[in-house]
Amino acid sequence: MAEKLGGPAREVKDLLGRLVERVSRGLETALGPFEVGQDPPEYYPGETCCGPRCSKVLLRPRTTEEVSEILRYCNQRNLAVNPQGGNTGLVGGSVPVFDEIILSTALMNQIISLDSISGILVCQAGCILEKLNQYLEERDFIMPLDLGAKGSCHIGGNVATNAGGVRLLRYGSLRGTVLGLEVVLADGTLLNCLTSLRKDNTGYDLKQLFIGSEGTLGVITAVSILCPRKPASVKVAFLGCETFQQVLETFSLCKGSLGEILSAFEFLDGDCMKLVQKHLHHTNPITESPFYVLIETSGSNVSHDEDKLNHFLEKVMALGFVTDGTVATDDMKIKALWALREHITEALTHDGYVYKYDISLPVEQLYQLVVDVRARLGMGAKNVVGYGHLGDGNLHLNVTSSTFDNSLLASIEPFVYEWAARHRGSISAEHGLGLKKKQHIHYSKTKEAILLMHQLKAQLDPKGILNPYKVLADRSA
Ligand SMILES: O=C(O)CC[C@@H](O)C(=O)O
Ligand SMILES: [Zn+2]
Repeated sequence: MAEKLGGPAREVKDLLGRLVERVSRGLETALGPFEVGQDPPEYYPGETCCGPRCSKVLLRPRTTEEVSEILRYCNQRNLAVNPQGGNTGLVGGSVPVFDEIILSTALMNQIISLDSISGILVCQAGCILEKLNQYLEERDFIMPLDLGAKGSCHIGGNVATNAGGVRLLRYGSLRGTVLGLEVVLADGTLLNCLTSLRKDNTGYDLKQLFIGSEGTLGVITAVSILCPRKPASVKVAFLGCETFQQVLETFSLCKGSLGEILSAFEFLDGDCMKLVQKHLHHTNPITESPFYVLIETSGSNVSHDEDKLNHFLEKVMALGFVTDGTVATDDMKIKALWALREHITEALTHDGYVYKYDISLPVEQLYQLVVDVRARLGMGAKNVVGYGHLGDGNLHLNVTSSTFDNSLLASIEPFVYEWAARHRGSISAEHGLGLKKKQHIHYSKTKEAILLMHQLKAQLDPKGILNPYKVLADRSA
């Protein structure tokens, strides 16, 4: 760990003095107090954290060279740096803990190239996911990932956190679709691994180190990513099931019947639906049910896809797995159905204080955790809900209470983590560890694996200036 972390006033002044001279070259600085532009995710009250408003310096470079210069400067002076994309993370990885210098990718938003044959897109790290998708759609491609925060999250942040989202079932994780990365290391060294090749077995695949490392090993400045063709036909079915077992049967049948055109299989429980109805005034398009599934198909032939979907729907209805349902083929209705699923996070924030868990589990056990937590908390919680990417075995378990309650938290944790570990799950499926979950890493990784992670961190960032206090717990702790 660095001798001195954070931004002591004199050092910060030096840095600013130097950087302000360079504003004409496009390097932007801002002096605190400043608005981050968006409320950061909440911390548990009482946590050792003063929040983002303690940072006095926000740097918004436009080029990789500027990022390199900033990191070289900060590394020489032991100044801690908090890399930040769209600031949409849910585990506190993108917000400073003390007075770290915020290094934002907001102005690094240029598309570098798109190969119209292979679909390989190369762009700077600060490009907003939704804007990339719009750019691609105009050229008959789409991004291989999609998530609720698409309107503000940055592709660099997506890669740094290995974000999953709702298309992972079809297009796989960023570990497969990211073909190359440009990264600036803690000491300012530029690591150019920005290749655009599907196959490259020359030595270690270094980019994988940075995917999912949450800005602790280097700052991602550019990304090369393989983008699928825009599907000619997209359909969404929104179905109701009486039991979770029926959700599983529907999933199994769906995989067999829809095959290669299946592009998403999401689920939400009845309480999620009630929350989006109550807080966001969305309308439930089907009969009230204990469970709902959202199935998306994406293919290249409208009538072929329609036949497959209709055949599947006839079967699930006939077998009694599904009690009611609706199908959307036009954009507006598709968006409205997706909103029911994508707006759950927002609805929960209106319900009170939210305790959030992002768990990977063998799919058959996915909902049992919600049942057990609900039984354990009883009246102590306002709502205990389960939803998520069922097709990926990823449950989002969220608990609400009107205000933060320490004794409720103590009933949830470590129970949830122990439960996940006992059932061979992961305590963080797609959100990362950030600040909030780092002390629980041992539930999902062995001590040898954690030791190697510390060794890699020490090798790549010996002074510990990059996103300190995140991902790995202090070794003395
Ligand atoms: O808020 C959450 O817990 C989940 C957010 C996101 O990953 C989602 O799938 O909607
Ligand atoms: Zn999710």
